[in-house]
Parts: sequence; C-alpha cells; structure tokens
Amino acid sequence: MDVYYHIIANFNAGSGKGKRIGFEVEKILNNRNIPFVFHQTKYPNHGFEIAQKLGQTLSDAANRIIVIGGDGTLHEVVSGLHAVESTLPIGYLPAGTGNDFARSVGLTKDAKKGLLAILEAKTPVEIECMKYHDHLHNKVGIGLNSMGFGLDAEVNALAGENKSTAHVPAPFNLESSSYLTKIVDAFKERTTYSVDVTVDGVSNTYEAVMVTGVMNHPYFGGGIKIDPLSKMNNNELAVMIIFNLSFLTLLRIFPLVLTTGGHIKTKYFKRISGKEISIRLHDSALGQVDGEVMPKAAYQMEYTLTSFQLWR
Ligand SMILES: Nc1ncnc2c1ncn2[C@@H]1O[C@H](COP(=O)(O)OP(=O)(O)OP(=O)(O)O)[C@@H](O)[C@H]1O
Repeated sequence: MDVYYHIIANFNAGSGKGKRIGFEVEKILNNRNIPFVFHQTKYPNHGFEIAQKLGQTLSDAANRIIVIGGDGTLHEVVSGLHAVESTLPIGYLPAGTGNDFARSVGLTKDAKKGLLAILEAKTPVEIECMKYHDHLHNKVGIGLNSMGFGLDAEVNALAGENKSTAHVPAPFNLESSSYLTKIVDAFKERTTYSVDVTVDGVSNTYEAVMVTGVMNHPYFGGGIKIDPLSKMNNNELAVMIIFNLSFLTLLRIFPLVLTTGGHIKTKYFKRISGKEISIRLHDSALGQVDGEVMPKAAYQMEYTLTSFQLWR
C-alpha cells in the first residue's frame, strides 16, 4: 500500500531548525519517490486549523501526518485532531527550542533517523496526555507536557517575547538556558495566590503558591526536570505546587532541580499524583499549556488522562 504523507511544518521553530529539517525531509522523500504535501504553518494556531481539516478528511492508514516543529506546534496538531475526534496517528520530528515532549518520549534529535523510523513504522505507539476542561472559558483541550499557573507561565511569556535571542550556549546540558535568565526575571515580579486542589477525590487548599503545575512528564522549559518523579505513559498525572520562597532559597534549591531532584523533598514543593485532578485558583494568574501562554484569570480546571497515537 502506498502511503501519502502530509507534513505540517513550522519553518520558524527553533530559530530556523524547522526550515532545515523541512528541506531535509523533502529531499529524502523526493529521492525515494514517496508522495507528500507540505502544509507550512503561517501564524499561531494555524497548526490546529490544518490538523482539524486533515482529521476531518483523512481517515485511514494510507495517509500519515508528520509534524515538524517545537512543543507548541505539536500541541496544536494533537489538539486539532482531538477537536474533530480524529484518531489519526502522527509522526513527529522535533525542531523546537525546548523539545520537552521529544525528550520525555526519547525521540531522536536526528531528523533523518526520525523520518526513517516513521516511514518504516508498522504500528503506532499510544502516548498518554492530559485532557483538560477549562470551566471559566468553557473550553476543552489537550496538554502533552504540562499546564501551569503562575511563575512558570510568566517565564513562558517572557521567553515568547524574546524568541530570536532565546538560544544561548547552555550550561548544565540544557537545550535552552534562556529559561534560567527568564526564571530570574519572572521571579523578581512574582505574585502568589491560593488554590484548591483535588486529586482522586482528596481536596486541599494551599496558600502562598507561586506555581501550580499539572505534569505529564518531568520536563519544563527545555530540559528542566521540575518533576523528577513523573514519567511519560505511567497512567497518571501529577500536580506540582511550588510555594513562595526567597531569592536566596531559590539560589540554594535550583542546583537540586538541575542535579539530584532533591528539591521536591523540601518544604517549598508539594507533589500529588493521580488520575483525576481539579484545580481552582482563588486569584487570577497567567497560565501556560505546553509552553503557550493562556490569559490571566482565576482558572477552574479539570484534568483526566487521554492518549494519541505516534508513529516512531
Ligand atoms: N509562521 C508562523 N509565524 C508565527 N508563529 C507561528 C508560525 N507557525 C507557528 N507559529 C506559532 O509558534 C509557536 C511556537 O512554535 P514551535 O513550538 O513550533 O517552536 P519553538 O517555540 O521554537 O519550540 P518550543 O515550543 O519547543 O520551544 C506555535 O505554538 C505556533 O502557534
């Protein structure tokens, strides 16, 4: 059976990495006489719209979608397919700045190897992710990496303002150290809030909270292992609460985040894992889902597990 490939590509991803990988893919497919069409994303959320259309028109294994881009583009494509209830599997070639999804699943950074694996894959692999219901905005959606409220979203907002200069040589083996400086900048302006959290029926209220994050795997911001106990495909999600701390404490704890993961044993972190999560913020905070910023609001959210199919 001849397979037709639909490539959804963000050429801007990873400061031009998307374009380089796009050209490499085009060359390999042409050399092998494999039929394909490129759908280049032109603006934010275009990946969602393209995926919705493809999800409505393509239905069988004779068509394969391949995404080229960062976590944001992958998030848009999986969300677009989910919005039209399409279960079409996708292949993914990471081309972003952070690539936290690819890191959590262990996808190769080598685009050629990744493409050949997708071309040869016989059966897609099931990948867990979160389904959220935003009661305030009456919206349902998908999160692949994490959703968070507070400082993490402020960091994403600062990083997004400055994408072209975001990539600088990385200490501690992080793919992007831009987040380290953005964390300090956002930290200086931090605000705190109270939040009700319910996990598998057990409720608690937490005060003086800087971050409430729902995690599907350990990583945030390009390899920062904020939740070392989370794993992809472990049949649960985790809530990570980070309480307000001083700058000196941040300096003391941050090395633990980058090394042993011992930060989660300190009194500034609270981790609760489970399958059904709800969160109610008492005050407004900025949000982020897979690194994309959500407007400031007093969110009321519910999360459950769902999944999508990945060619790899
Ligand atoms: N042509 C475009 N112009 C402007 N924005 C775009 C375009 N195509 C996609 N986008 C937006 O850019 C956002 C970020 O892109 P993407 O995630 O692919 O790359 P990245 O930010 O470099 O990587 P990462 O998210 O891994 O840090 C996407 O969520 C999408 O909304």
